[in-house]
Parts: sequence; C-alpha cells; structure tokens
Amino acid sequence: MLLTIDCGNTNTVFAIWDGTEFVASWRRATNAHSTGDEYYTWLRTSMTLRSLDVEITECIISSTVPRVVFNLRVLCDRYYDTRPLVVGKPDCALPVAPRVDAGTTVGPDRLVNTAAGFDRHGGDLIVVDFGTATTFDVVDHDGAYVGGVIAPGVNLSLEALHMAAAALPHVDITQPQRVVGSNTVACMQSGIFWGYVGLIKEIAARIKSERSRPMKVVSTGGLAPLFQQADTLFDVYEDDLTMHGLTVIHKHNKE
Ligand SMILES: Nc1ncnc2c1ncn2[C@@H]1O[C@H](COP(=O)(O)OP(=O)(O)OP(=O)(O)O)[C@@H](O)[C@H]1O
Ligand SMILES: CC(C)(CO)[C@@H](O)C(=O)NCCC(=O)O
Ligand SMILES: [K+]
Repeated sequence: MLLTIDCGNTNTVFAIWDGTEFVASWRRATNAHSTGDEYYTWLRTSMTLRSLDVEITECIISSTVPRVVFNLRVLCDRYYDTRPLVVGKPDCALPVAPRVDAGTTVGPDRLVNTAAGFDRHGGDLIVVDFGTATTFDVVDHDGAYVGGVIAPGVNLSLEALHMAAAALPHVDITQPQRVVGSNTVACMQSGIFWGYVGLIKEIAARIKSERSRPMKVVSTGGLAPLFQQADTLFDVYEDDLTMHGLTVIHKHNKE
C-alpha cells in the first residue's frame, strides 16, 4: 500500500491509498523536530486504533517545509524499507513540467494540486487552496502549472490582527450575519470574511480576464466551504485534492 504525506506549514496529513481508495487518513501539527521513530509509533498506534493491519510498501511526500523531509525519509527508509518519492526533487517526475521563471521553486503542494486538478478536470483551471497561505494555481490547457497568486491565509490574517494590535483578541473565522460589526469580534470577522470573499472573486476574475478564456475554479482546504456558503466563488470543492494529486504523481512515476 502507498503512504501519502502532505506536509504543510501548519499541518501534516498522512493517508493510506490501497490503489483504488484512501482507507484512512490522519492529521498532525507540522513539527520539524518530530523524528522518524515518533512518526512510526504514532502511525502504528493510529492504525491499531482503527484495526487497520496494512503493509506500507511505497511512499510519496510533498513538503512545503524542507527541513521536515529528512525525518520523513527516515520513517520510510527505517520502518517501511522504501525510498520515498519527494515532489519537487529531480528524481520525482511530474506529469507536465511547470512553466515559470528560471530559478523559481514552486511549492510542491501547488505542483500536486495542479496534477490533481488536471487529472480530474483537464486544463484551464484555477486551483484555490486554503492552507497557511491561500494559493491560486493557474493550470494551462495542457496541464502545466504556469503561475498564480499567493495571499495570506485566513487564520494567518486573523492571527496577524491579534498579534499586532493590543486590543484585538484571538478570534475564529465564521460568516458574520452582517457586514457592519457592532462589537470588536464581529468587526474583525467581517473584515476577514467579506474581505476574503472579495479577494477570491477579484483574483479569479482578473486571472480569467488576463488569460482571456473561461477557466474552471476548483477549491480545496478546510475553509473553502465556509466561503462558498456566502457566494458562488468556486465551480467545485474537493477536500481530497492534494491527496489525490499525490497518487497521480506516484502513478506517473511508476508507469
Ligand atoms: N470553520 C473553521 N474555522 C477554523 N478552522 C477551520 C474551520 N474549518 C476547517 N478549519 C481548519 O482548516 C484547516 C484546513 O486544513 P488545510 O490542510 O486545508 O490547511 P492547513 O492545515 O491550515 O494549512 P497547511 O496545509 O498550509 O499546513 C484544518 O486545520 C481545519 O481544522
Ligand atoms: C505558498 C505555500 C506556503 C503554500 O503552502 C507553498 O506553496 C510554498 O512555500 N511555495 C513556495 C513559493 C511558490 O510556490 O512560488
Ligand atoms: K494544504
């Protein structure tokens, strides 16, 4: 079975792919100090808790945090006796090469989302991922990643307000009933929520107009449904997009 690992700046998701479907997935905080031994004991325990007895024979990793890769490699090598594919490394081929400025290192999560989006929907796509940052990945007609947009993530924006202003509390994102907040929390939630709705609309519209063609907007990440509630911002939402992309890239390298 294949172990897929999507390591973001905030969270790392581990999932097991049996060739047809994901049989389980687990999420933990990203921590560059976690060792291979720790990952293994945690995964073993997590599997036991679900009465899962599977043999992991292959592994693919996407990591936006380079330092974490070393310990994930140790996990694969020591405990599963396999050399992992690491997205973005020269020995991990992509279905279609990105077309960006020379010397640019595209985030592996964006390359994975591109491969996943193209596999499911074909080309001319905008993939919006609500992670630590909110990214827009532009996928050309042939499936190449050709660039995009990086905006501050929703939770990061809320945290920045709290950190920078003494009188602003820590708040969670939610859809406010009204735009005009009548207390501090409601004001902050309005700024981030409606500001984000505007950001998504404006950026998607400008990408479409800059490329002068219709493009499908695919969203992923836990917060996408919250924004979709307020307005029609995306054509489709897929919570498993990044994990799907890892299986697509793995398959491409095995063919
Ligand atoms: N209403 C909500 N308010 C706050 N957080 C939410 C809400 N709904 C989902 N989430 C959180 O959104 C996160 C979505 O995870 P996702 O993998 O998309 O990004 P991330 O883990 O925050 O970032 P990264 O992938 O960059 O590490 C999860 O941590 C989930 O708990
Ligand atoms: C933008 C993030 C942080 C989103 O996870 C990640 O994709 C990244 O670190 N990217 C590197 C820069 C780039 O993609 O152009
Ligand atoms: K993510």
